[in-house]
Amino acid sequence: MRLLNAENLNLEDADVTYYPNFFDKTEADKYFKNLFDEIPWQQDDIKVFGKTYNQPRLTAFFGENNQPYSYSNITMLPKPFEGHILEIKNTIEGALNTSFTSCLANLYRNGKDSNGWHADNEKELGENPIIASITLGEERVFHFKHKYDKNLKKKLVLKHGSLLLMQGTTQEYWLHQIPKTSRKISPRINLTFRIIPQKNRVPSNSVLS
Ligand SMILES: O=C(O)CCC(=O)C(=O)O
Ligand SMILES: [Fe+2]
Repeated sequence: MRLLNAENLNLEDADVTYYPNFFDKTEADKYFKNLFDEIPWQQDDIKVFGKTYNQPRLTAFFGENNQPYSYSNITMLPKPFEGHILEIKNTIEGALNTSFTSCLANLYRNGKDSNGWHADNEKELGENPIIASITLGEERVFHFKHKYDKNLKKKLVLKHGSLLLMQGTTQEYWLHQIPKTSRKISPRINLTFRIIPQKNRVPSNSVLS
């Protein structure tokens, strides 16, 4: 049911599938309202060419292990999964038959909030990372562009309750962004579930000397 109406974006050098109806309206409304109030949203700074700015959105980071997550000079320590975010994690894991360790949550307060061109290719995520990205609240346009072939790009509107699944070589060959918009719009919550393997775990077949 949740994976109904799946759309494979058929991007070259990538594996991206969009599930518009992952959560029905009742579920999505409930999760938006509760997460908006419950998550301790934080304002981080970003440094661009030595100057410091407020990041143009609020964020929070959840993790199953104590592995911090670093990107753009920001290191985030995980909060535990509980309540609604845990419920969502369990639902996604059941539907995709995949276990996630971490979730980076973004709150786009209005059209001035955005997320610039990037790939989620931090080394903590390993090769060919799988990223399951949920939209709650206001729809926003999501852009893809190929890193090497300027002719390859794609736009799609991410709907309330939808899931965008990026895997395979998507992060190696493509960038994505949420651009600003001058439309007068309401807030949007985005949840990106990721797998960050625990460091320093001794493999079971290793020989300790
Ligand atoms: O808000 C979105 O849909 C994208 C978020 C994103 O790309 C990220 O957090 O890495
Ligand atoms: Fe991203």
